[in-house]
Amino acid sequence: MHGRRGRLGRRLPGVAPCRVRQRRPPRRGRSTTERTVGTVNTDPGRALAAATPAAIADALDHLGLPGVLAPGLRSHVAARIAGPAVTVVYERATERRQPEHTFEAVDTAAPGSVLVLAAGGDTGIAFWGGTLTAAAVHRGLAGAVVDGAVRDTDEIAGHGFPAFARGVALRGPAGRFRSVALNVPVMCAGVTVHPGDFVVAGPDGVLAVPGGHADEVARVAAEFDERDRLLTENLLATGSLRAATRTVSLF
Ligand SMILES: O=C([O-])CC(=O)C(=O)O
Ligand SMILES: [Mg+2]
Repeated sequence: MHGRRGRLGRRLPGVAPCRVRQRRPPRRGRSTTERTVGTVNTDPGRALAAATPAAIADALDHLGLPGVLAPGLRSHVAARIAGPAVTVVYERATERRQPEHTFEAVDTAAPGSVLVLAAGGDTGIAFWGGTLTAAAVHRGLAGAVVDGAVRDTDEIAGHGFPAFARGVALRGPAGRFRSVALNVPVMCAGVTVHPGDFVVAGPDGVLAVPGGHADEVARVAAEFDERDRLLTENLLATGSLRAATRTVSLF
């Protein structure tokens, strides 16, 4: 029989019962130019930052939790970020008003936070750019997730700041959008993100772990990463994917 029970007593698919190792599994699909950015001060935060995003996504699925944002959010900087969400909501407007909520978010967020700008997915408008990036870097923020576009990508890349967005655009929000709220639950790329939810983003995509579930998601994600490590070990030992998956299945 395949599968063993996690500490929660739920059965994890594909994990053999007797082969749990203490050694940390290698990170899956991680390029040498990637790095993890962010100040992760909590135990579940550290554990989530150590897990692969794919394993966290599998853990969310396994636990029946939402959290994986719609695909297509990309950063020009090859980095993985992990940190608590600080959220800002935008809505359409015609007046030219500065996004005060975003300014306050940048000025007051704890170092290591991830800004989440919920702008409804408009890829024609850049809600983030080089100036905001300079301020965010100065404040030690881990990165930004923008449900819209960014501009000044050369400046953003020059700062090495991971800003995950749906696209790149030249037009700014002045006279088109305004910020309306800071640190409220937001809808971002199809997922409700609460302030403080733990955001993990990298080349594969973006996810936000619902706050109260960080511990269990981190625990299950670690087990999925361990399963992958065992599967690779079996594969190298047997030389056959079918033989390897007799004791540890892929899912
Ligand atoms: O104008 C904006 O909203 C964004 C921008 O270009 C910057 O931060 O440099
Ligand atoms: Mg600019």
